[in-house]
Amino acid sequence: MTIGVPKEIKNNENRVALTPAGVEALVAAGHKVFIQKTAGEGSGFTNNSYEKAGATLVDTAAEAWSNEMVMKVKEPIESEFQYFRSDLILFTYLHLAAEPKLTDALLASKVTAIAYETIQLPNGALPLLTPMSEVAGRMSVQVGASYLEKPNGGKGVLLSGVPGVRRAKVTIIGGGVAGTNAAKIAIGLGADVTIIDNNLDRLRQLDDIFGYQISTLASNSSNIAQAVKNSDLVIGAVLIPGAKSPKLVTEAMIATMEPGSVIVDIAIDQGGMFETADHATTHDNPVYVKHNVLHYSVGNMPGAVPNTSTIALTNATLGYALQIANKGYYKAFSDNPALLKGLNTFNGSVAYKAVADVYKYPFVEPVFNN
Ligand SMILES: NC(=O)C1=CN([C@@H]2O[C@H](COP(=O)(O)OP(=O)(O)OC[C@H]3O[C@@H](n4cnc5c(N)ncnc54)[C@H](O)[C@@H]3O)[C@@H](O)[C@H]2O)C=CC1
Ligand SMILES: CC(=O)C(=O)O
Repeated sequence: MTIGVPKEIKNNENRVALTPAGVEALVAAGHKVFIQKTAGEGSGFTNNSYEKAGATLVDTAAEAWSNEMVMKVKEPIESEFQYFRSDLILFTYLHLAAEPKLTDALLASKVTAIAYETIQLPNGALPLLTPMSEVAGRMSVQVGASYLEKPNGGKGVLLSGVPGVRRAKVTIIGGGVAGTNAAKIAIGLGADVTIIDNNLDRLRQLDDIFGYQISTLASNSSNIAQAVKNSDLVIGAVLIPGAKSPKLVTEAMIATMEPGSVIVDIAIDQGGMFETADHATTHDNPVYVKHNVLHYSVGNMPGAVPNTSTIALTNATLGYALQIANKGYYKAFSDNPALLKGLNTFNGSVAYKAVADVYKYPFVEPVFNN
């Protein structure tokens, strides 16, 4: 199979879909990989390192997009829709529940679009979302701590406090991968951490992992309202796979927070879970203020640490890319139900139920028999 890797063009997106090591594995399996020149530079990978790994460098995005499968990091933006075609396999993050124009463009051009974030193992794990949720979860506390500083607009609170002065209160809503990684860092920095989740078994696991270093609360609007009101930093990390995030934190709740408090809406890529965080921001201009509360809602947080993120992403995607390239998508889907869960659009139809439900489009269940 021929595989193209265009340079990412979203604001401050410095990740790339394959490391040179990933290229080497695909080339060793007999595939041809075409990397757009400088695509890896932001992540610390030179053109030369890709050539050494066996890739062919191409000058333009159009050349990278002209291959049988295109691997990307971020969901395509409008200027990339021109490259869609019916015989294209697109393998990337898509977040279609929050991307109506992209959904329509993929359907109109009949692209076989496989979303990293909805590939799902039988135990419910999302193996291609996990590494970026680990990164975003860890980053959320770093950025939250930074925006709590007075020169950055915050209330001037140090997460750990000092002897004689209270620690900052950090509430994490959604105790999955991103939430757990946020908790690790927040605990490490000495904050007073509460995790809210609607899955009581998950809260039991978190209690076993962190013991008395955290408080846990069942997710309901009364607990969320109380915790939000008393928090210095609130991190949103809820997910219902493929679906739009539920707006669990209302504007009225945000209005009860002290001025200079901070929210970090990690879940913004699925539409966001704070009523007041109504749009994704960029690394150029990551924060805005509503009700005197700083809102950080960057949709590609891992793009700020591209070296770490690109390696972590390729670690997770490569095995699936090899399955698609070695077998062709039909056999790869029929052999691996986890990969099939990643299929979001196929032959002009929505192939993922939660996405079809958002837009009230017909859901056509994909069937690939051996
Ligand atoms: N902004 C960014 O750059 C990035 C965003 N993300 C996003 O972060 C979000 C979280 O991802 P993961 O941690 O991997 O998901 P996950 O599936 O591991 O965890 C989600 C958690 O939310 C909980 N949950 C669901 N409904 C809830 C409710 N009503 N109340 C409380 N908890 C509820 C689930 O029980 C689960 O524990 C996703 O939207 C993901 O796309 C991930 C990486 C980067
Ligand atoms: C998960 C995702 O969309 C990202 O890492 O940017």
